[in-house]
Amino acid sequence: MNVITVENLSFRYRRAAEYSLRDVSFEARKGELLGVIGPSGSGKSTLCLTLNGIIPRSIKGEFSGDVVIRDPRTGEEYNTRETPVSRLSTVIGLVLQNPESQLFNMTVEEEIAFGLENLGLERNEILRRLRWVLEVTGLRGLEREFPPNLSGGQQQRLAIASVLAMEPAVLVLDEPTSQLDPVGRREVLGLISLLRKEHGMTVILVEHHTDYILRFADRVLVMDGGHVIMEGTPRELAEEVETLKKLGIKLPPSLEISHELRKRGVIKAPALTEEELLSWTGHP
Ligand SMILES: Nc1ncnc2c1ncn2[C@@H]1O[C@H](COP(=O)(O)OP(=O)(O)OP(=O)(O)O)[C@@H](O)[C@H]1O
Repeated sequence: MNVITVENLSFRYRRAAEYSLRDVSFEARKGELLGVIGPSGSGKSTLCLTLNGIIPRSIKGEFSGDVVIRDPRTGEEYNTRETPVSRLSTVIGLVLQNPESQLFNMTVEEEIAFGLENLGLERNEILRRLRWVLEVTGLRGLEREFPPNLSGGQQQRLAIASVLAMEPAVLVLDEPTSQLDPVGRREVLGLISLLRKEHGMTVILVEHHTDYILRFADRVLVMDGGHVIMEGTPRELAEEVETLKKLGIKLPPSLEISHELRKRGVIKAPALTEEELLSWTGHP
């Protein structure tokens, strides 16, 4: 079942000379991890903003095409053009690059409860959701902390917790680890894997670090100049190393090395992970 259907989507920001998205079409299926990669300025963040309706509902411009979100739990469909962002946020949640830009309450608990109070939920339901997201994001015990005092990884997990509290079926994350150190990065990517595996969430992940995408994504969109120029499984993408490198996309060393070894006839296929590379070169 498709939870996201994007058809012939084009968007130009007000006063911008060029279109930031050009005739983009793709689908995301229930439970899938769809990776989005591409050089800086290729339209990845703009695409994220169209998925939960911020574009065109709050950020205006020249918008054409359709973005339809289907709630897999009810089967209901929402065209982002006609649906308020507050309604969409209970189906599709957006997490941005910089956690600080999403955190503005005095405590972790208040940060998570904020959106829930705005939904007009009963106290018991707010407490139930609060307990659940604190547990799943590993933030239990930090309820009374002042968010700016948390580590980068904890802050980003808190930003994810506030979005998860709305109980969306789809999570869109726009470079959620780009501001984090390696420990924070591992924490956040670990949480994303958990949300998919144990909670069946559909995840759209924009990520500069292609190692995670190539290892875990079901499918990947490659963007350039506002277009989706390639779409495929990590395995299919691994056949396009030259094109990806020309775009300036940083690939994991295992893929680059295996690509070179393959050109020299040492191995037959590109390796997506270090483990694959080691086993294919006879070093398990
Ligand atoms: N608010 C805005 N107003 C006008 N143009 C914008 C705005 N935001 C982005 N753009 C332009 O839209 C294009 C796509 O930008 P976008 O931020 O979506 O790319 P990106 O792939 O996410 O880049 P990055 O990896 O650097 O975050 C760029 O040319 C950018 O300058």
